[in-house]
Parts: sequence; C-alpha cells; structure tokens
Amino acid sequence: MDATAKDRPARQLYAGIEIGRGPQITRPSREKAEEAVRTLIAYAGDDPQREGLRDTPRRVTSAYDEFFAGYSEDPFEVLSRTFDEVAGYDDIVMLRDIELHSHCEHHMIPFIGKAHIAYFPTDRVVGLSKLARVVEVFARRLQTQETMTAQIAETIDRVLKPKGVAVMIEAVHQCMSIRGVRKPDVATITTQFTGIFKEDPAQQARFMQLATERGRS
Ligand SMILES: Nc1nc2c(ncn2[C@@H]2O[C@H](COP(=O)(O)OP(=O)(O)OP(=O)(O)O)[C@@H](O)[C@H]2O)c(=O)[nH]1
Ligand SMILES: [Zn+2]
Repeated sequence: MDATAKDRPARQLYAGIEIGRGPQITRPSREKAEEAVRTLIAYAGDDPQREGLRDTPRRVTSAYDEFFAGYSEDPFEVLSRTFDEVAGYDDIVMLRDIELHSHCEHHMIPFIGKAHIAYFPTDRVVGLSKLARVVEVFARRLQTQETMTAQIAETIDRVLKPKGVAVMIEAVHQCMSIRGVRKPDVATITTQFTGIFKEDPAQQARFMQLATERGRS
C-alpha cells in the first residue's frame, strides 16, 4: 500500500506528468477573488453594483470552489485502500462512460464528456468508485484533455501496479463550440495505455472495442 499523503512531497512528477496534489501556491483571499469577479463583470460592460449582479461574485467564487476542488485532493490517497480477496479473478476490470466535466486551461471554459478506464489487476483490486473519483480529482483542475488522460493512467499505474492500464476520454470542448472556431459537437478523443495494453495489440483492441461498442442496452 502507498504511503500516506503527509509522507509524500506535494508535487509528484512521473515521466514529466504531474500526478500528485498539484502545485503548492499561496491562494488569494475570498475577498480578492470576489473583487476579481467584479472587475470581470465591469470588463464585460455591466455594473457590478446592479442588484441582479451584487451577489454574483460570491456565487462565482463558490462555483470555483466546486469546479476546482481537485487541487485540494490527493489522487494517491483516493486509491490507497485496496482489496486482495478477488477469488482468483484474472482479467480486466473496466468502467465505461464515467461522466466528466472539466475546464480547459487555455480559456477556463468547460469541456464535457466521458472517460473509460480499464486495468488488469495483479493481486489487488480497488473499489470501483475510486477509479471514478480519480477522474473527478483531475477533472476538477484546469486541464488539457491530453494531460488529464495521462495523469489518470499514470496514477492508477503507480498506485495499483497492475499488469496494465487503459484510459480513453471523449469530450466536447466548449471553447471550440461557443467561441473561436465555433464548431459544435466535435469529439476530441484521447487514449493512454500502459503495460499489457501498450504492449499487446489484442488487449488494446479489446479495450477499444469495449469502450466504443455502441447499441448496447
Ligand atoms: N491540445 C489541446 N488543446 C486544447 C485543449 N483545450 C483547448 N485547446 C486549444 O488550445 C488552443 C489555444 O490556442 P491559442 O491560439 O493560444 O488561443 P486562441 O486564440 O483562443 O485559439 P482559438 O480557440 O483557435 O480561437 C486552441 O486551439 C484550443 O482549441 C486541450 O485539452 N488540448
Ligand atoms: Zn479552451
């Protein structure tokens, strides 16, 4: 089992990928954050003191607390509880269609989609919900889809030390649909494989088939 959070450095870079608790920065006060929202409202062209907008800085700051809660969470801790009673189970475990909401780090605009995760356990398995929680931790940070895909795969790989991990994310980036190039409904698909999913084309193909198979009930 992995060491507890306090024993580890806050930042963990693995093959250049940040998979720990994220950068340690000094956060500004809530008042400062609310003031920044008032500045943006004025920049947009409205009056921050107008009645309908007076509580908006407080609401936006609270929404940020939710959107970016992943900076306060440790993905290693999420996976730290494992079970070894799997009665000889010897095949992949896959979670398909994990809903995902994140924010792109370039525009701070949502991208929304689904993650599919499989791993091939060695002697230990993790609670199924914990894989979805790892997605949540990384999604609730400013992200690129590529980085998040790699972070999820590398974290599971490092903590569970399975025979392999496969992650696929499909998402629609609102920074491409509601602004900029304005192409709605473009699906961005990213994958990351480790271990047998990287080395064995048959296992990779099996994952891809399970992830993309449609028309299931
Ligand atoms: N690779 C990658 N790019 C992303 C992601 N989210 C947003 N982007 C892209 O980030 C790029 C930023 O490009 P810039 O030219 O710096 O910014 P911009 O002028 O706002 O670009 P446009 O979106 O083309 O208007 C855009 O091409 C976005 O589509 C992501 O998760 N991964
Ligand atoms: Zn963007």
